[in-house]
Amino acid sequence: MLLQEFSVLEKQPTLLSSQLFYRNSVADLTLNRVMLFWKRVDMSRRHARSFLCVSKDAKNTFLLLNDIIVARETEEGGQKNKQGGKKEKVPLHSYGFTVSYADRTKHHRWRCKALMFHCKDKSQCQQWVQTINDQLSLLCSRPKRLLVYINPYSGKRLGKRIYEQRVAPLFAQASISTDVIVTKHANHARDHLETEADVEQYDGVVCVGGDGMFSEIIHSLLYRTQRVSGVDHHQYDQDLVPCDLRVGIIPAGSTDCICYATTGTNDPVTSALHIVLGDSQPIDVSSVHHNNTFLRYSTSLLGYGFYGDMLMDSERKRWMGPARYDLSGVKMFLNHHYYKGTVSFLPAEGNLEFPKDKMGCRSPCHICKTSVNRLSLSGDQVCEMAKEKSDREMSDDGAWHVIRGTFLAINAVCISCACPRSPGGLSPSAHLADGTMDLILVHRASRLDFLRHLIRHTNKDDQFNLSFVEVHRVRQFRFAPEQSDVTSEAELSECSRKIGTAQVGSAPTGPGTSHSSWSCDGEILPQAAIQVSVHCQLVKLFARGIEWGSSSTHSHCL
Ligand SMILES: CCCCCCCCCCCCC/C=C/[C@@H](O)[C@H](CO)NC(=O)CCCCCCCCCCCCCCC
Ligand SMILES: Nc1ncnc2c1ncn2[C@@H]1O[C@H](COP(=O)(O)OP(=O)(O)OP(=O)(O)O)[C@@H](O)[C@H]1O
Ligand SMILES: [Ca+2]
Repeated sequence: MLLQEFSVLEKQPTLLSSQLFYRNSVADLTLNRVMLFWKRVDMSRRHARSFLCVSKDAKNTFLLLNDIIVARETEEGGQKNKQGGKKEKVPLHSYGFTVSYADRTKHHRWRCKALMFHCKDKSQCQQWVQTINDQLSLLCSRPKRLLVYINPYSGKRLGKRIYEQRVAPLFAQASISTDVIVTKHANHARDHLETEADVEQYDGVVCVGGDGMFSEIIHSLLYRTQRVSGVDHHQYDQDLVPCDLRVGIIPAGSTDCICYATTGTNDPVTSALHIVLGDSQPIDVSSVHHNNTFLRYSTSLLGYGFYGDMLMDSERKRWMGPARYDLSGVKMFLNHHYYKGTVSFLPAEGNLEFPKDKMGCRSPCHICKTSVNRLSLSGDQVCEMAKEKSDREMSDDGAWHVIRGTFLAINAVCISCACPRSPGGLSPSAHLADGTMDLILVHRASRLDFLRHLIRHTNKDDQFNLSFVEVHRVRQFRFAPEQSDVTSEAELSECSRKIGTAQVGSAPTGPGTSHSSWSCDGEILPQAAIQVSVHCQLVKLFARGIEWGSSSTHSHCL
């Protein structure tokens, strides 16, 4: 925070101010509506001097209220206690309180820290605790009641332990009540959420697991939301209703890309703190149709060819945990299958940034914010835009692009899909909430070239800067595998304009056949011919997007 910003915030009306003990010194502690801040008092009493910019010990001279978790009376207030390994002198006053807060550490990780203040008497201590907590209770975005689903078999099967040891204590500290369900089988969470859970009583749903578990949860929430709103999701091109309930992800899976791409890390404590602080990050979701039948939603990877085959092969190796992806990945790499088909897509229009621009989505993201504004247009404006959109789609010059080719992989991502294996992800510049997806077409190439492409996902080199790779920012796309009943280019273009027209049926798919299969967030789709449309900000997460700086520390000093 800049000194000027601090000066503005400092001038907010004071709610409480006292002289207290902090780290063996007398300090003036002040609470206003946005922050808690303190200044050391010069004991010569000639003047009160701020530590700001002067003391080596100048850290933590203020805390933003948004970052405070809770204030509590300290049980052993005034007794000897250790802080940073050093014994504090026994303070004059034997009452104290602790302020717990979320602190940014390296690599986008957050940790829970605490500061201790000592008071002159119990009533002063109680007044401070009460006033701070009263202010915190005004932060209405913070959840009070959560429904938690734990997949005990995700990733390395550590979900239950991670939740109990690292997350539940933080929820308890923040007085969040929870109903916890440890799933017994696949789709347990989906069915429970759809049929049994009284979702109205919760402020959010938390899933402890990986991308597959998150997908289960959002499917139920989105089904429910469309049903309640009378929207038929089978109709392709139907505007879907965003889901109100936020979802928290405690990463315990094999890939955890939704968590990583929305928080910058796959750290359970960081995710728990984003939930406790009530952060909110919308994300785009695509809907996948076959003819006029809805198949699934996708938030991470919709992949045909390499990733589809890899996913299908890896399902049989689930017992291996996350290593199954490496084994199946190497196998599919050596198989080197490519598939013929036709991809048609509707490019994202306007002044949107493009997938090769190297301008990642960083919080607060102005590109995603512009999309929010578009969502909040008036009814007339929306109608006008819808008309323009349909005119554009049906225009003779053809807004749709058609590419017929032989592909090693076709990948569509609504978000970057950054994950520990690939810190930039499949499309490093993809935006979380701009209403577009990036369509990556990897054309037939030698194994060596494909390996170069894959390796670039793991370092800073540009995986798109290769002659056989193209990437487009799109709003819709469709794919028809080779044995399509559509025969001529003319028919293809015609068909591509009329999304939802008849497609080929479901032929056998997967490695060794002429069709691959689509992996949709880890689920294999039965059909190869699909139509896909992206929906802007359909789901909200307890997250805040990736902030600038890879190793920022939360500076409380000026
Ligand atoms: C040479 C190293 C290449 C590394 C390439 C890394 C690219 C990683 C991109 C990850 C994108 C994840 C998107 C998320 C998808 C989830 O909805 C889905 C379900 O959970 N997970 C996967 O599909 C699981 C995706 C897991 C991907 C792992 C791929 C491993 C490939 C290994 C190929 C090695 C060839 C080496 C030959 C000598
Ligand atoms: N108790 C259970 N037993 C078996 N499968 C389950 C259970 N609970 C959930 N599942 C299913 O397990 C699948 C995979 O779970 P999850 O995504 O949590 O882990 P993962 O596959 O290891 O991680 P990732 O998806 O990040 O690669 C989900 O699609 C979910 O439907
Ligand atoms: Ca997007």
